[in-house]
Amino acid sequence: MGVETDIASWILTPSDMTAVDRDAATSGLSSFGLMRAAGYAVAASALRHYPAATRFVCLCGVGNNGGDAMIAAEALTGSGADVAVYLMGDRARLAGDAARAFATVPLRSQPLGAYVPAIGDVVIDGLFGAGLSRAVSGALATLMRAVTDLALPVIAIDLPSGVDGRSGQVLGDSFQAAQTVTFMARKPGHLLLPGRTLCGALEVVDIGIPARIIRSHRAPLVENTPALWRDAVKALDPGAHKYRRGHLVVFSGAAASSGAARMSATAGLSAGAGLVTMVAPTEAMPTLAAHLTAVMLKPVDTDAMLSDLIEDTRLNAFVLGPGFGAPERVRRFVAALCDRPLVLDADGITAFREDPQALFDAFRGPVRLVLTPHDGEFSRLFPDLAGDTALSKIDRATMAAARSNAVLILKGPDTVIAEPHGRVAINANAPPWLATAGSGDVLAGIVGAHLAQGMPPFEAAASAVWRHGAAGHEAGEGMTAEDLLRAIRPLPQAS
Ligand SMILES: NC(=O)C1=CN([C@@H]2O[C@H](COP(=O)(O)OP(=O)(O)OC[C@H]3O[C@@H](n4cnc5c(N)ncnc54)[C@H](OP(=O)(O)O)[C@@H]3O)[C@@H](O)[C@H]2O)[C@@H](O)CC1
Ligand SMILES: [K+]
Repeated sequence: MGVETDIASWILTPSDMTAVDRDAATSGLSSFGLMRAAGYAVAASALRHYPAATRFVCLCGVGNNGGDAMIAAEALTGSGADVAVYLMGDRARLAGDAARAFATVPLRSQPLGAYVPAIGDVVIDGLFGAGLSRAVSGALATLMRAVTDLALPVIAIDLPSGVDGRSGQVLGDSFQAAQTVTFMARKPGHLLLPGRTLCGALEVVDIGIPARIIRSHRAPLVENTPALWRDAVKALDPGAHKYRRGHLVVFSGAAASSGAARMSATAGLSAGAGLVTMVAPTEAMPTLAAHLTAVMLKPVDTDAMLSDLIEDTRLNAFVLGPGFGAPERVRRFVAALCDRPLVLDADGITAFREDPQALFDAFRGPVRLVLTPHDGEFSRLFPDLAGDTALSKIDRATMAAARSNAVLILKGPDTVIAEPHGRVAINANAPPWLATAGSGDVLAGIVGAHLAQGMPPFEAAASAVWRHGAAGHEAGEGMTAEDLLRAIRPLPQAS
């Protein structure tokens, strides 16, 4: 099954969703019918999760999110539940389907300011969804905090109000939902942080918009799941001789800082590279030899020695950066490697902070560079993108990938993987404890191993991030980077 048919992994931006709505309406679907389906789905979720609730409190904004909440109120009332409806703002501002919902549902509403949160309430949050356009402040922010302080369960419609569906950022203040019910497909804000956490458990409900309409509007944006890259895994030959499973080279810095590169090299072997060679200054050889067995060692002290080494075209992927230090040496080595598949991490990235363009210019043409920055490293190569608060993490990664002609792994608890031609994946399988010393070195080694085995750079990167997250779960809370190395498992194959 390819990505095209794997609707569960699709992600639509709020503006994609607006276009979907428009097409749904022009194709003859009733937009009010969609609202009714949405509202009933929310009510069903509320009853399923809180069958013993004393009172459902439906908070309605004046947009369609509020219309959904009013329909939910109707459905909950119909089930015999005790329901109260509060409307934010002037009823005269209601328009379109929201106005129709308020006109047809025979329930009285009170002004939002009259709501006093009480223990036993289950809050249905229909204040803002895709239409959030500015920061939440004032009395509304105070109300959100009161609901949070009482730990009242909140069921968010589409998004917790205050969470920006495009970026996952909180505008001003937001609810912390226990459940979020969204429609047809997830939005970036459901996966990017802090939105993902604020959503609680996410339900994606089919309200009847045909998949063909959604497909025609979706951006090349998916969750990073095996569906994205398992065809590339299938193309690998698991029975191949070690020389055909690729030869990865990992560069080490001086002996005293060689731990990081050793971690990458060992990860490279565990992740399936047929051979791994550690290249290091001669002075580091005794230290490396004492620590490594299956990894081969090669002393390289000068540019000439590097040139000799890389004449061997069987060396088909390189990792440079972990514990490397020596920025000037980084730049010379990268110049020598610029026509080879290269993972540039840590010190390898920082070495180009004065002149990132020199790096980008060296890697024009077919994509062969994978950059693995965390936010701090990202800001060294792309200070303007890092400083632009209007950009989402997806925007930043996509623009940086296009500028650098590299596959970008923008790391974090919500790692985003982007390639220069616009494909983007959001990763969501990383446990929080994966953020530990050495974890990034392991990831760089896994990416290198995948490149060495012949996977295209985007698939190599995305599958490595997923495999790293899966290893984190396998290793468990409290793990060290050494535990992570031992927990690397085979990639899932196509079924
Ligand atoms: N997609 C689908 O298929 C379907 C979508 N459906 C539903 O539609 C929802 C989108 O509806 P929507 O476009 O009407 O926007 P919505 O989120 O209700 O808010 C807009 C209002 O909020 C206001 N406002 C914004 N920020 C504010 C702030 N900080 N503080 C105060 N006010 C603020 C804003 O004011 P304005 O900026 O205009 O002054 C405007 O009045 C979507 O999330 C889903 O639930 C379903 O019906 C089923 C089908
Ligand atoms: K909401």
